[in-house]
Amino acid sequence: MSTKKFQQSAAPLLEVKNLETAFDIDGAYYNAVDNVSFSVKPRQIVGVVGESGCGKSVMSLSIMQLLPKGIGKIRAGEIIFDGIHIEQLNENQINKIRGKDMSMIFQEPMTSLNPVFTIGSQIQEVLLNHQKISKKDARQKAISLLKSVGISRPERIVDEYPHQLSGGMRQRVMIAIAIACQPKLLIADEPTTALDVTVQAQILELIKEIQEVNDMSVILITHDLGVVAEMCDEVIVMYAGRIVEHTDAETLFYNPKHPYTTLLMGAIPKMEEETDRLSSIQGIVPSITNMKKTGCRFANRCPMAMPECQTVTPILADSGDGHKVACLLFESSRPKEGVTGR
Ligand SMILES: Nc1ncnc2c1ncn2[C@@H]1O[C@H](COP(=O)(O)OP(=O)(O)OP(=O)(O)O)[C@@H](O)[C@H]1O
Repeated sequence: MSTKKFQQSAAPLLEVKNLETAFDIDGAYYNAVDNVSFSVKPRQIVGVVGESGCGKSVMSLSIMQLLPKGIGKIRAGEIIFDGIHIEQLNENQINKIRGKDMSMIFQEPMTSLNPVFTIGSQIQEVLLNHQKISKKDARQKAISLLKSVGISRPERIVDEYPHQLSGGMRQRVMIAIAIACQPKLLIADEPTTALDVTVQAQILELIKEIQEVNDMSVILITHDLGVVAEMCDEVIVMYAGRIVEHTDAETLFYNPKHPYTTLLMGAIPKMEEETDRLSSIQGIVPSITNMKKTGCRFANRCPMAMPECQTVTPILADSGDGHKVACLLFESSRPKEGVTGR
C-alpha cells in the first residue's frame, strides 16, 4: 500500500465534475459515463477499478479529449485540468496540452506506436511538437529518455521499429513518449494487461519511479486490485458508468462498503489460478443501451439488494471520514425527502 504523502490540502490538479459522456447508437445518445465527479491532487496516484464495460476508459478518453469523433461526446459536466476547462477546448488548444501537460498510455502499445516509423522518430515527434528543440537535440533526448525507462542500448533501439521490440520494451517506449515533456498528469489505462507477470511488475515499478522523480499525478486504470493496493493513494470503484465507492486505498481494502467492491475483492484471482480476472461475480455489466434510469444499477447482481434498490437511486456521498459510497445500505446515500436522486 502506498505510504507516499501528497499534500492533503493542495488544490486539485484535475477536477472532474458531473461528467456525462455518451455514444451515438442508431441515432440516440446513451451515457457510458454518468454523473462522475472526482479530483486528483498533485503527485497523487488515483486508481480506477471495475469490471470491463464500467466506463473507465471512456472517462479517461473524455479527460484527454480522445473520444471517437462523431460518435462519442461529453454531454454534460466539467473537466478542469490545471485551471483549464478541457471540455471547452478546440482541437488546436487541446493539442497543445495533450502529450505535454497530460498524456496517456494504453493497454496494447503496438496499436499506439506507428509501425512504419522508428522508435526515435516517434519520441522526437512529441519533443519537436511541444518544445523548442533542434532535431539533433531531440534525438539525444530520445536516447536519454529510452535509457531512463530502462531500455539498454538505447543508441541502437532509437533506430529500430516497434515490431523489433518485445511487448514490455514497447510499453517502455510508450512510457518514454508519454513522459517526454514531463507531464503533470499521466493516465495509464491497463498499462500492463497485455504483458506477462514479471514484466507487469517491472512496468508498474517504472511508472511509480517516474511518478516520484517527476512529481507527476497518475490515474491508473486496472482490473487488478493487487496493483491498486501496491500503487495507489486513492481508489475509485466504477460500476455501469457511475462511481459507487471512492476512498483511500487502505480503507478500501480493509473496510470496503459497497457490496460491488466487496465482491470485486472476493474475485481477486489467486496467483496460481488462470481465472478470467474479475469474472466471478454473477451476471454481467449492462450495456449502455440497457442501463437502469432509476435505482441502483448493481441491484440485479447484488446479494444485499432490497426492494427499494430497484427504484431509489443511491447518491455517492460521504459515509464518514471522507469514505464515499453510493449504496442504500448507508444512510448518507439516501436521497433527501422530495429528491429522487439520479
Ligand atoms: N465507440 C463506442 N461506441 C459505443 N459504445 C462504446 C464505445 N466505446 C465504449 N462504449 C461502451 O461504453 C461502455 C464503457 O466502456 P469502457 O471501454 O469505458 O469500459 P471499461 O470499464 O474501460 O472496460 P475495459 O476494462 O474492458 O476497458 C461500454 O458499455 C462500452 O461498450
